Amino acid sequence: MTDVLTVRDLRAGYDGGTVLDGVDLTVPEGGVVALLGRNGAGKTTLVHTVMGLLKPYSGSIRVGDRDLAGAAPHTVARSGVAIVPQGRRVFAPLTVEENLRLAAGRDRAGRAWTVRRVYELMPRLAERRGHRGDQLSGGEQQMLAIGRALLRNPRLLLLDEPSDGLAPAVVDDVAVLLEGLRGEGIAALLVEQDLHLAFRLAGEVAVMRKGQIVHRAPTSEFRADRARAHALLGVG
Ligand SMILES: Nc1ncnc2c1ncn2[C@@H]1O[C@H](COP(=O)(O)OP(=O)(O)OP(=O)(O)O)[C@@H](O)[C@H]1O
Repeated sequence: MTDVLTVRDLRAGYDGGTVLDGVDLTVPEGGVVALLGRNGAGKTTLVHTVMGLLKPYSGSIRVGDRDLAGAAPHTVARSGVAIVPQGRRVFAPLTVEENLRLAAGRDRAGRAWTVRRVYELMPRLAERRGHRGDQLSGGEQQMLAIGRALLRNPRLLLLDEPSDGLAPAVVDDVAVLLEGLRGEGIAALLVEQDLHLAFRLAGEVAVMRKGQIVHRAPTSEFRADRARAHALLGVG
């Protein structure tokens, strides 16, 4: 299978300090890889570096056949990468409809995702189309953030802790939504502390520690190896 994302020997950090210390990671076309690791391991830093929000010191980031290390976020976006940021970051003063229209730009013919299709996938958003971003529940904001990302028609989604701050029943709604995207051919790199959610959605697991990927396994294998999960993540 070909890889949509190939990261090689990536080094990055803040103000000359090192956070990513030689990251090697691939995400297969259409596959979901869960990026696990303790707080401070560098997961968000990796996602931001792939998106072009942080310039790497060295290394390569390939999306398809384009090398995007150091490219600006709009260039990365145009190559088919979309981010659902931690904390959701929807535009609070704008309505659901305005948030979606802004992300869609001009609906061009032949695009897989349109505002209408996002509403079909998430009827709750359609009901709330006139509500402002800050009038939505946490789960609705998360759905809006996912809808905005889909409107970029991505081949790779970067999801940074989609369960963060959501009640368990709402996490389940988000899981059902993301499961519904299987078969759309969208690959995902999923940063997630909620192991149940990560295991449910991802075919493979990659574990980050001190700025490096220290373990990679199919989800079924990782789940079965509780001793290793405990050693790597501090959970049972
Ligand atoms: N904007 C920033 N400026 C300086 N240092 C930062 C910045 N963002 C993160 N760091 C530092 O980089 C390291 C990695 O943080 P990062 O957020 O990437 O980890 P993480 O694995 O995503 O953790 P978490 O699960 O807590 O979000 C931490 O030591 C953090 O303090």
